[in-house]
This record gives sequence, C-alpha cells and structure tokens, in this order.
Amino acid sequence: MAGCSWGYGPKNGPDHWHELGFPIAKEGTRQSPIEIKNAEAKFDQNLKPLNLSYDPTSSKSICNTGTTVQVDFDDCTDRSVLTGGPLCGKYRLRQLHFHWGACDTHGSEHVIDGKTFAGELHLVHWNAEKYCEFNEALKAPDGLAVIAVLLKVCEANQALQKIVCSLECLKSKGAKTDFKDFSACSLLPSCLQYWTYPGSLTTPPLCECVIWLVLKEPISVGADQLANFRKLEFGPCEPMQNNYRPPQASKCREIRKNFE
Ligand SMILES: CCc1c(F)c(F)c(S(N)(=O)=O)c(F)c1F
Ligand SMILES: [Zn+2]
Repeated sequence: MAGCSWGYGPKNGPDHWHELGFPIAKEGTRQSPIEIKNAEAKFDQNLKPLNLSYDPTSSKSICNTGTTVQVDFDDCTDRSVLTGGPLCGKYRLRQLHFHWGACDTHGSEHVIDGKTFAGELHLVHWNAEKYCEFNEALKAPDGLAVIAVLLKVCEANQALQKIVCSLECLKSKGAKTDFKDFSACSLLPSCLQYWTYPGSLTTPPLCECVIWLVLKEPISVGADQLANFRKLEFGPCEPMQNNYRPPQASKCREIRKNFE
C-alpha cells in the first residue's frame, strides 16, 4: 500500500484501515475485538481448563514495534506452549504485547458488559502442530490462540515491573533490547476462567485466524506503571497511547465460557 501506513491516528486509525489495504476490516465476518455480554455467553461443560507450560528461558527480546511494546519468545520448538481450553493441539507462545489508553478509563480492546479497562495484554500463540510456520497459521481459521488479559488500574504489579523498567530504553519506534528469563505466566491472574470466541487479529492484516481466550479476572497495573507505557512513541513526538481497536460487530458469533 503506497502512501501512509496504518496506525491509530485520526487519518490512519481503525476507521481508515479498510481503505489502507485491509478491506477485511469492513467486509470480515469474524473481526476482533468484540463486546462480551456475559449473560449471552453460553456455559460449555466440554470446555477444558487452559493448560500453560511456559519456559522462562524462552524469552528473547523486547521491542517498540511502532504500534505496541512486544516481548518475543523463541518459538522454534515447543518450549512455551498452550493446550486445553477449546483448542485442538499445541499452540506455541510467540510474543506478548499490550494495548492501552491515553487515560485510565479506557484502552482495552475487549469490552465486558459495557465496561472498558485501562489496557489489555495479549499472549499470542500459534498452532505449530498443524502448521509449519507462523505466516501459514495466519491463513487458517484455527491458526492462532490469543489469551487476552484485562488491565485494571490499582496497586502496582510486580510481575509487570521488569517490562516497565525496560520501557525507558524503548522510547523510539524500532528500539529493541535483550529480555531474557522473563516468566510470562507471572503476568496471568490466579483464576484462568475465560470466554472464548472465533475472531481475528485486532491490527492489520486483521486475519480471521484467532481463537480468542479472554480471561474473566483482570490483572492490576499501577497508575505510574501505565504512565510509563505512555512515554513510548509511535514516531517522533507522537506518544504511544490509545493503540486499541474498538469493538466490532459480533455478526451472530457464539461466545462460550468455561464457568457458570
Ligand atoms: C501479526 C502479528 C500480530 C499482531 F500484530 C496483533 F496485533 C495481534 S493481536 N492484537 O490480535 O493479539 C496478533 F495476535 C498478532 F499475531
Ligand atoms: Zn493485541
């Protein structure tokens, strides 16, 4: 796509993505995020618990991608995997990243019964049992499994502190630094009850390849920890904030949950 690339600004944000080379933004049938209405979600007794087995030595680096801050993991072998839930097979952890707002009242992508949260953590896994590489999984309806964890502003989160401390050297787009021995499971809440629905990437290319697992229990983030995320930049003098896509049409998708 010649011309300006996608982002979250007034001219290249989510309402423009369909005209920036991603028609699926408008024409898709399973776009994400969505609003989750708990009363309409169907309890499914056949849904298994999530089973996470993460090797902390598989974290590699942390970078400012220009749209988020992202921790990358070694996904060449089954070192950090997700199984269970609605999933068939083993999904390898590839990266985790965040979405957040300009202020603490909004910033999450999924909205729960009308409530927005200050931010959202995504742990991105791909079906390495069925597909040879990540880019192949992007083309499949069951290619990815993303765990979404809502961020609520209250006490500081000790597990997040390692990420927060690294932000000061990641201010500019493209900045990257080593990020070894990070325990991704330390970011998860104690309760792993979830809603699940078929959806898409929430950023371009917006591929409809994601089985979403939205955790019911948020994790805490300190107001000053979140303030540090806002010191990152999309580009020169453009603070990185409001890097979230608003909820998309449900188009009569069924949302299931593993709790009553
Ligand atoms: C293609 C890389 C990529 C993203 F850019 C992304 F934003 C997401 S998201 N927000 O849906 O979790 C992914 F899952 C993902 F794999
Ligand atoms: Zn995301």
